[in-house]
Amino acid sequence: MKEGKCTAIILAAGQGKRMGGQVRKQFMELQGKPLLYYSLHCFQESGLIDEILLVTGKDQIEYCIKNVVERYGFSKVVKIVAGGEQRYDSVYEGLKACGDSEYVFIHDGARPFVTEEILQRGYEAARKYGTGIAGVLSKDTVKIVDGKKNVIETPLRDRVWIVQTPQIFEYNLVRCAYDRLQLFDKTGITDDAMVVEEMGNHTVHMVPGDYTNIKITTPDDLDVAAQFMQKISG
Ligand SMILES: Nc1ccn([C@@H]2O[C@H](COP(=O)(O)OP(=O)(O)OP(=O)(O)O)[C@@H](O)[C@H]2O)c(=O)n1
Ligand SMILES: C[C@](O)(CO)[C@H](O)COP(=O)(O)O
Repeated sequence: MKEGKCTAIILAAGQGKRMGGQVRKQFMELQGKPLLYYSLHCFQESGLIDEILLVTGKDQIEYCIKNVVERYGFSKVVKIVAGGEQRYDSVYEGLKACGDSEYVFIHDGARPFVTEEILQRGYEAARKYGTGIAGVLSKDTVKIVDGKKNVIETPLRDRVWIVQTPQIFEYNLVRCAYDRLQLFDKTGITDDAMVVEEMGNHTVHMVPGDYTNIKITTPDDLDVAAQFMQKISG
């Protein structure tokens, strides 16, 4: 059962430095549609989501309106805001643009294979625990090394999760965490859960994501994505 206004913040303000190329990766074509289309489509279709805030580069706002939002009829996109230098800056811009949301679903526009099931699991956890972040158990053994690449720890694999998005939070909790972050050193912050963890007074809860919910980061991820697409469309 759905309760409370749910806002999705979809991040598409990155520069795609690791991908390279002329076109930013969120606008690159996958089976004839921009990469960003796929995550927006999932959130647009979800009965959980009331509205979508799209965060993109200030120079890409017009492009997004015309070539993504209007072109594909994403009627839940209520605002498009300019992001910042780093991912956490873009998230903060999105959070500041939220009105009276009770839950926020923060998602990388570069993860096209997000599913309704993942949204449901994250939302249920967020209602119960205040947080629900998607992830998958590591299939590989993970080693923690020091600056000289000497292994200093091998965590038990059944405790090691590879973290994805969406990451879903009670709005007030994550907003408070991000307001606080502005006063501290942001070095090394790579996801939203970390910002909440840093507050030290709230446990972050993990929910199963999906091994296909990959982030398109480097050119080889585009090949994997094309294979997933073929599998999905039969
Ligand atoms: N300043 C930033 C940086 C990233 N992102 C978004 O955050 C998601 C995950 O980031 P990542 O894969 O690192 O994307 P880029 O920052 O574009 O990639 P790179 O680090 O290779 O430049 C992407 O959807 C990206 O558009 C963002 O909105 N604002
Ligand atoms: C938030 C994230 O997608 C979780 O895996 C990831 O940390 C983003 O990292 P990036 O440095 O922006 O690729």
